[in-house]
This record gives sequence, structure tokens and C-alpha cells, in this order.
Amino acid sequence: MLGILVVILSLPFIFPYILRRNLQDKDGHMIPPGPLLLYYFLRSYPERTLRAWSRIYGPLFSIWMGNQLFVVISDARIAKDLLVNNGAIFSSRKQYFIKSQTILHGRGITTTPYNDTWRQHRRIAMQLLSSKAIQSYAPVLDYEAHILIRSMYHQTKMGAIPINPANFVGRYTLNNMLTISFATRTGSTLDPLTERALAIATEFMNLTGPLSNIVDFIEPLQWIPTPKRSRARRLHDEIMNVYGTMIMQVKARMDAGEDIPDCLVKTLILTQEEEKLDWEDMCMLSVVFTLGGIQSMKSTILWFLALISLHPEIQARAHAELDRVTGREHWPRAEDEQRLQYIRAVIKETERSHSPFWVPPPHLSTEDFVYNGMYIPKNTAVVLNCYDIHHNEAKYPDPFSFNPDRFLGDTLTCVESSKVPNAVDLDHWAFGAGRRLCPAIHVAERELFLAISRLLWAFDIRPLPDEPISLEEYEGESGRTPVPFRVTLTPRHDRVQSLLEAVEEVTLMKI
Ligand code: HEM
Repeated sequence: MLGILVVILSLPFIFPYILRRNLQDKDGHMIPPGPLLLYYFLRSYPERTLRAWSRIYGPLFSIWMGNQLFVVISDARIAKDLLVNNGAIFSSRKQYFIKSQTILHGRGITTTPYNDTWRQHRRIAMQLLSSKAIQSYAPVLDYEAHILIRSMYHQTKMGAIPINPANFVGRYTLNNMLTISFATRTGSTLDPLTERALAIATEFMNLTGPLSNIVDFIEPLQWIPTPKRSRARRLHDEIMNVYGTMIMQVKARMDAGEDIPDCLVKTLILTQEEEKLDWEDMCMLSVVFTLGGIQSMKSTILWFLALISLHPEIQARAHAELDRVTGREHWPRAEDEQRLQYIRAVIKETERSHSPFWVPPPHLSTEDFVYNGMYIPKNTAVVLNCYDIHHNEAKYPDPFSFNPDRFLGDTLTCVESSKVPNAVDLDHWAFGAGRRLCPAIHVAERELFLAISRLLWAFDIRPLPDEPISLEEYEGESGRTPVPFRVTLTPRHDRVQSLLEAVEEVTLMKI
């Protein structure tokens, strides 16, 4: 008995040691170097551990998490070589127990392996996410950005009361996703659907850290009713319930002869037979935008608010640009984006310095591969170490400072930048890479620009003297959101009120 215990306890030390010496391809190439210890999870701030390891083992290193081999990329050139140039090999996904198997039941684009189902589901989603498709709902994005600023303005009683912006920003991103997915929206932050949908998105981020769940890496634990497993099951049921009900509501409206605007669920209903989609496909596909879109967008806007309130000199330059370019009579519209180069730089610097995903969902290799003499076996999970790449001193001097100037002169959109031939010329990697690159970049860029440029146009954004805002800590295990904070939003000029009141909020449909 004691012997067995000793073997179990020493496994984390012996297993990597033996494998590192023996795991090689037929030509003797060894796997990338890495720690001589087996890990079962990396929970708090895993990006810091990955950065420390990359300092020791180099820009391509390996670690074992339980029975899964991970290779971690901390260099832009290697990221481009593997994830983009060899995308045919590095574009699948590990079937995580919590995220893929329990919550999404092997469906939803984000966790689907690189196969025909993924191609089919991503194609369906792209019909709504392409730059061309956005034009059809551009007025909606514009309207929701208006409502965001208006609701914050009212809540703060015209700047008199400090505000925690989280739920307002959350509803903004939720409403955009609900419109694109279900042709509906919520009426206020107190709407039960706002509460439930935001809670689902937050719980999803809290449960699906790619390195944080021990149960993902030790199979026998998957048979035990652990708290994480129970939460994941409850989340699956909640998704089916909330979003299944909403699909039925869209269907009822269509059956009643209503002319529903184009949206994801309408497409799914109309093509269900032709695309051979079952009920779970329908639910998981319809929820993909709200799960993928809410928390990532919400975090980015919240990080922006935290950062800008702590950098008054940068805020003053942004205000000056707005006064010069759009003036105070009108606020920024989508077509003003290229003229507002400093605001664009502020947004890119927010995405670089506080990307919502320091450890984005890993890609999985589907063939053995040798890179620079190092062996990457089939079924290796490949992590884009965004935190490290975004803090590379050579590319981003003084990388821990918030300095939009580094992006002045970069006139490319994030999509355009993701395609530049030389990896070191890329703006940043916040949207991932290769064939799994976030399919919603166009929508995300438009939404971020409208919200951030208008927040700056309308308000002087300040922290509260006695409530420090942390730029280091965060909440969430896969997506990172700042810990709750409050700011004051003081209207910058008289035109703010009349412009905001010119649009009435309309409520469409509630769950
Ligand atoms: C600031 C906003 C956003 C950021 C930073 C972001 C970031 C990312 C990242 C890092 C990935 C993984 C890419 C990879 O594996 O290489 C991803 C995938 C994905 N994102 Fe986004 N995203 C954002 C907004 C959105 C929005 C608004 C939606 C929905 C409309 C969305 C839907 C998706 C989907 C469906 C995937 C899975 C793609 C696949 O596996 O094929 N994202 N995103």
C-alpha cells in the first residue's frame, strides 16, 4: 500500500523525466524543453508562470498537465510559423472535459475539432459576421452605442453619482449579440434576461480556463461529482433552457408571419433541414455569439475605462483629437474611425496591454511535426502565450506602460494586421491566430470603436480618490475582467445632453 502511494506521489517527478528522455520522433528529434515536473492545473495568473518558464526554457517550451502535453509559444515568429503557415496541422481543439464535453456537448464552433462540422458551423456563423454582413445591422450597433452612453449618463445623474460600469457595458455587448443572434434586445440592466445572460457568460468564463481545471487533466476525477462538474452541468442546462426558449420564440414569431430581421437563429431555422442541424446544434450554435462575444467585449471596454481614468494625460489627448476632428456638435460615427488615429491607437493599446485572453483557447495539432529541430507530437495542445508576446520589450518598448503612441501610424484594422506577411509587424494577437482566428473581429472592432470613442466624446472619466482601481488583478479563468471598480463620468459639454436625449430607447421583446 505504502509502495503504491509512493509511486503515485512520485509520478509528477518521474513521468516527465522519463518521457522527456524517451519521447522523440524516428529521426531522434526531442520535444521542446520544459519543466521536469508534471502539473495538474495552473490556477491563479497562469500567464505569469508561463512567462517565467519562457525565460528559462525559451520561446517554445513544453509542459505536461496531467496526461496532456502542451507546447507554449512565446514568440510572434513562431506563432506565425506554426499557427498560421502550418494551419492545416495546428487548428484543432482539445476536447476539454468541462468546456467541450460537459458544457457545450462537443458543439459550438469554439470547441469543435478541426473537421467538416467545424467548417460547416463556422461558415454559417460567418454569414452574420463578415464585414459585408455588418453593413446590414450597422444601424443597430450605432443605436446600442447611443443607448450605452445614454443609460450611463442617466444612471450617474449627469455626472453627480459614481458608477460601476460593468452591467451597462455588459448590456451593450449583450444587446448587440442578441440582435445579431435572435433579432431581439433587453430593455434595461434590470431586465431578467440581462441578468441571466450576463450570469451565463460570466460562469462560462469562470469554468473554462484552459489550464485551471484539474478534472480536465485527470480522467478518473471525471466520474466523481465534483463541484466544478456540477456547475458545468447546471450551466449546460441553463444554456439549453434560456437560449432554447429564445429559439422557440423566434420560431413562433416566424410562424405567425412576422418579418424577422436577418439574424443567426432565423438562418438556423430556415436551413435546419438542409444543414442537418439537431436541437443541440441549434442551441449551441445560437449561444456561440453571446458566449464568445459578451465577456470579451465587456472586458475590453472595462479595461479601457480603468486605464483611461488612471491616465488623464492620454485622455486629454483623446479629447483634443475628438474636438479637432468631429467637434462637439456631432459625436463619432463608424465612418470617422480612420480620421481618429489617436482613439484607434488607444483601442489597440488597450487590446495589447489588457487583452481579455492572456491564454487563449489552445489549438491542437493533428499530425506529428518537427519545428527547428524540435518534435511536436500529434495531439499536442498548443498555447499562444499572448501575455508574453504582448510584453516583448523589443517589439513594445517599456511593455508594462500604457502608451497608445506605439500604435500611431498603424492604419491597419486588426483583420488586415493579422494578414501582414512579417509576424513582427502584426499589431497584437488579442484575437488569436490562423484558421481559428476570432471570426468576429469586424464586429468587435466596430463595437469597440463606437463605445470607446463616444465614451470619450461625452465624458471626462475619473477614478474616485478613495477607491483604487487595480490594473493587475482580474476575475475569470479563461476571459479576464477587471475586479469591480467605480468611476465618475462627468459630461464634457452642454451638447452631450441634447444629443443623448434625441434618441428614445425602444424595447422589443422580453424572454
Ligand atoms: C474584444 C473582443 C474579442 C476578443 C479579444 C476575442 C478573442 C478571441 C480569441 C483569442 C479567440 C481564439 C482564437 C484562436 O483560437 O486562435 C476567439 C475565438 C472566437 N471568438 Fe472571439 N473575441 C472577441 C469578440 C468576439 C465576438 C463579439 C464574438 C461573437 C460574435 C466572438 C466569437 C468567437 C468565436 C465563435 C470563436 C471561436 C472560433 C473558432 O474556434 O473557430 N468573439 N476570439
